[in-house]
Amino acid sequence: MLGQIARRRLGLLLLLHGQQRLSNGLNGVSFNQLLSKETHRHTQSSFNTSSPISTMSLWPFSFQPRDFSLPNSSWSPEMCKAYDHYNALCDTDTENGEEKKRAPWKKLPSYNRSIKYATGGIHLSKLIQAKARLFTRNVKEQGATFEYVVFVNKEEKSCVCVFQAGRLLEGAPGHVHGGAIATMIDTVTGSLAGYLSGPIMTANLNLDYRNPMPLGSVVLIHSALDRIEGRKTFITCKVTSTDESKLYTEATALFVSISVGHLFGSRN
Ligand SMILES: CCCCCCCC/C=C\CCCCCCCC(=O)SCCNC(=O)CCNC(=O)[C@H](O)C(C)(C)COP(=O)(O)OP(=O)(O)OC[C@H]1O[C@@H](n2cnc3c(N)ncnc32)[C@H](O)[C@@H]1OP(=O)(O)O
Repeated sequence: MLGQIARRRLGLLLLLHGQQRLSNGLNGVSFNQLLSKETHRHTQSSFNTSSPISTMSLWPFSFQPRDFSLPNSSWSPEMCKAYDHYNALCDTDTENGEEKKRAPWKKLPSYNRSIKYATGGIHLSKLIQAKARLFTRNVKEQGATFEYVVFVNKEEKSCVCVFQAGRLLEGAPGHVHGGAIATMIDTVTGSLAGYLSGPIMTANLNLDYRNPMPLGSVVLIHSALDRIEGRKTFITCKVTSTDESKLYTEATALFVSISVGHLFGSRN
């Protein structure tokens, strides 16, 4: 079971890195070798952005990409406090009687494009477009748009995103645009669905906006697995204030598992 979860997680990490080599073969590197390298790399501190040289020979990326979900000077005290709260729950060995247990929380890294850092492969070369950028990470000015970090709880099959909405996300005067909120909900629920089910695309997203969200707000986006039915992964979502007293938005989302070929026009 844990192995299965770890492999699913690796599937998402490969997607997050835009790594499509599972379908192409891994250039002689076994899946388990890759898994152990990846597991090792992501058990390092969230603040440690350097990667051991020994992992780089097998890791198919040219260098360590920047993780955009680490604290920066635009983060408000409220954002930092929420980050610190969830970060403290990550990856610490907790004493449980005589046994040591790994914490169920994990911070997901976040990059500004899908595949820049991958090298080689026919499919990859088709996908590598110099100007492509991930929508939520495409503005250079820190704090102007989407500042966020996602923490996954693998045991509860849920995640929490801490999101600070920047000044360029205005919709109604002084408030966050509904499309920006939808973007974040798609991103967070999609991250969880991908973590649990591997390669997916959004098929359906339903939103209820309950209260206007002031620009500059820091909110929590809580997502949880509802159910998996065959290729369909159903996720529920709630956006609240950091003290959870105010409900901003509720959502449900359906993600459908796809083959990598789906992104290249084939429907197998
Ligand atoms: C690999 C990409 C993952 C992204 C990660 C990259 C890394 C980035 C890093 C960080 C971000 C983190 C995450 C971001 C997440 C955001 C993801 C998006 O926003 S994706 C863009 C918007 N979505 C589309 O453009 C889909 C367009 N639609 C399609 O391609 C197809 O319609 C698709 C794949 C959804 C389904 O097509 P079929 O041919 O494969 O499968 P059929 O047979 O139609 O459906 C399968 C089942 O699903 C149900 N279904 C399909 N669509 C439905 C719908 N709209 N409502 C209800 N049911 C639906 C069907 O009834 C069927 O159910 P029955 O198996 O018969 O029970």
